[in-house]
Amino acid sequence: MVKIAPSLLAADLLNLQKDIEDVEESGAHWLHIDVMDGHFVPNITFGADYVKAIKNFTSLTCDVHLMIKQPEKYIPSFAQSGADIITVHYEAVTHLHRVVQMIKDHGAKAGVAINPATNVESLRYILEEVDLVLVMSVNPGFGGQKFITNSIEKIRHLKSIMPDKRGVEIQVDGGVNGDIAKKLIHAGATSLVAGSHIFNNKDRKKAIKSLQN
Ligand SMILES: O=C(CO)[C@@H](O)[C@H](O)COP(=O)(O)O
Ligand SMILES: [Fe+2]
Repeated sequence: MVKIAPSLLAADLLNLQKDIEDVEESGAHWLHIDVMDGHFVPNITFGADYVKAIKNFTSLTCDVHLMIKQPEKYIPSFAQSGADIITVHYEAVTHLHRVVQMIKDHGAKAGVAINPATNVESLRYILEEVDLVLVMSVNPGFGGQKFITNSIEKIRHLKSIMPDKRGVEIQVDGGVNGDIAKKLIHAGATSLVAGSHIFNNKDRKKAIKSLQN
């Protein structure tokens, strides 16, 4: 079954604990934590302490999406804070193979994300090493943006070059709602990130369910 990862970027900062409990009880599988540095993307969000506080509180998998330059500087602290999955951007890294090994050496699962204009073929020679590929379906930096339609074709393409039997997660992030989810799952997505669709909806259970059907 597809794993639903609510993006805490859209949660109520002043009621974070309540929002996390709510999505946990509503059937979410992972918590998606967007880390932004104001350099790789034009926005600044949370650091490793935020992950630590959440990890102490929840039993859900902490899925940390690093939208930062030189992520290798911060991988040890995010891993020590309890990040279960650490995803770095292909566009933010020079030695991707080395950085992926570093994440795994620190005991986390390794993910690689690509921006909307990056070809999935760029990942062909790292697919044997990663646990997750994240296809961004908006330009990273903000929640609440419109889904970029050709991401569906990218998922299909990615699935076609995925090594057999490795069970690499194919994750999509940005502008995902119920109608789009169906197409993404059909194309091969195994994990869906959703911020606005879940947190802007009073009935989180219904919102999460609508992504799974
Ligand atoms: O990484 C990002 C944005 O850069 C995402 O995780 C967004 O936070 C998803 O939010 P919605 O598009 O679902 O509102
Ligand atoms: Fe994200």
